[in-house]
Amino acid sequence: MSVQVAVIMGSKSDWDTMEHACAVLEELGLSYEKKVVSAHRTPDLMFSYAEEAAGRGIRVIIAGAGGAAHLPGMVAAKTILPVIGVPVQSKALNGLDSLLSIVQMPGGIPVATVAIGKAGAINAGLLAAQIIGAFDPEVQQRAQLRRDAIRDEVLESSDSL
Ligand SMILES: Nc1c(C(=O)O)ncn1[C@@H]1O[C@H](COP(=O)(O)O)[C@@H](O)[C@H]1O
Repeated sequence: MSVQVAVIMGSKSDWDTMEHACAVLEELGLSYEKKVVSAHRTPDLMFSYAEEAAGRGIRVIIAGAGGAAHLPGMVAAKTILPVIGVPVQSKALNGLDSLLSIVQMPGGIPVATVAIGKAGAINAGLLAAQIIGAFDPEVQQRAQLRRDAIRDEVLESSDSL
């Protein structure tokens, strides 16, 4: 199966967060690749990666970065694929810097920004699955089953109060 989702991150140090997006993709049976790509440190790679992604058959890009988190927005500027931005929790400012760097895109170049950190990374994986699932009933069904399981867990937790 060709790669459906690209999970990229500004540094290997983002992996503790981004692994949660990958875990969801695995759980839902989506093929993905993971890679360190940085708008700041490897700008030429970032440009070529973003430019070539659609032609390689990738459907969605999940991009995580922390601090001056320009990676998601710059990748979005160079591809027509949907880009989901994950703000990695930074040490100095707890990820507020990452969030604001990713979420405030200028009109015309969207990045779907999720919450800071692990919960955001999980939602990024789910959102990627739901985007692909809109055109793939099997993926949609798996995403629905996962959601049903969450609902059941909440109902059980309420019963056991
Ligand atoms: N925000 C970016 C970009 C980018 O936006 O291109 N490249 C690296 N970084 C971020 O720098 C932080 C510290 O990186 P190091 O741990 O490597 O010093 C990471 O959270 C990374 O995402």
